[in-house]
Amino acid sequence: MRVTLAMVGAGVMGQTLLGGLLRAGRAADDVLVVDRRAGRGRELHERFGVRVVDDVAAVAGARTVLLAVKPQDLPALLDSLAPHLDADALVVSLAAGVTTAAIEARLPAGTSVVRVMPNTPSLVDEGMAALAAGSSCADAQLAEAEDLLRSCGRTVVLAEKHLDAVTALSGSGPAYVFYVVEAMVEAGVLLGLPRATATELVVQTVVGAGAMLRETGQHPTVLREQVTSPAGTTAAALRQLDDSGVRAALVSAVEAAAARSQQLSGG
Ligand SMILES: NC(=O)C1=CN([C@@H]2O[C@H](COP(=O)(O)OP(=O)(O)OC[C@H]3O[C@@H](n4cnc5c(N)ncnc54)[C@H](O)[C@@H]3O)[C@@H](O)[C@H]2O)C=CC1
Ligand SMILES: O=C(O)[C@@H]1CCC=N1
Repeated sequence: MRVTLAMVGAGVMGQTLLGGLLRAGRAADDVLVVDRRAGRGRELHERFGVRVVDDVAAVAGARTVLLAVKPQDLPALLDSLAPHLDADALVVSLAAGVTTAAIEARLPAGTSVVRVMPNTPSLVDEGMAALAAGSSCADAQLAEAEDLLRSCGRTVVLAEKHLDAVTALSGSGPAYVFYVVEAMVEAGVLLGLPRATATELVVQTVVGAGAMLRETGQHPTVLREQVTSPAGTTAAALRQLDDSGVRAALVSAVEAAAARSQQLSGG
């Protein structure tokens, strides 16, 4: 049976996007999932009602082919996919660091490719995805890819040279936030709060601060200053963060992620 969308790789990110697409109204029988892991098929079929196969040849006829495998697995996948792609198929890759040029080089000449960097908050329709078009991708196909990602969050279209920075900021970014949350919860426990209470306090603080940033549109410095009373508790905490070089560490962390994204493009 021909489908509009085929997804190859249904791990963390693939499943997240699949859920978003179905919540946004895409029919389950219009999506084909390919995953090589034994057992994954039944699990996804039971959860989402989609057809899951393990042979990539099944993508033949699909209008859009979404690739959600690890960057290291992409070259071999592209080689096995190439003979089965329709001439006018759109290939959308989520792989960190892998350029559209590297993808195009393994596919039939003229294949439309879009590179996307999504993130895991797509699970709750709060995703942030950046898209970059390959050399043969028409505007309408880029718009189609954007529609796909918009089903579970916001999108931005950028020049491809920015995608390593995007990967380091919004792609990996949720992990930095979770890391900070973990540390704050441990601090609360250290100060004697029950773990569940500490977790509730920190999670709502992060959600509230995020909502303030978005809804007020104010600069984070302004919002931080509103919390920081002269000679108060926040000033005491912020001095510790500065003394420990947390700001510089965050900049270095983002730089390291961008450098790793660039390395991955080497295959
Ligand atoms: N996890 C994240 O936060 C984000 C991940 N990404 C990108 O998304 C891609 C997928 O990442 P995850 O979902 O975290 O990985 P994952 O390891 O959870 O899932 C990959 C899936 O692909 C399947 N697979 C691998 N090769 C295959 C093949 N040849 N045919 C069929 N299935 C195959 C595996 O069985 C697995 O289920 C990566 O390229 C990553 O860079 C992008 C943004 C965020
Ligand atoms: O850690 C990674 O390589 C992937 C890409 C961005 C988020 N996760």
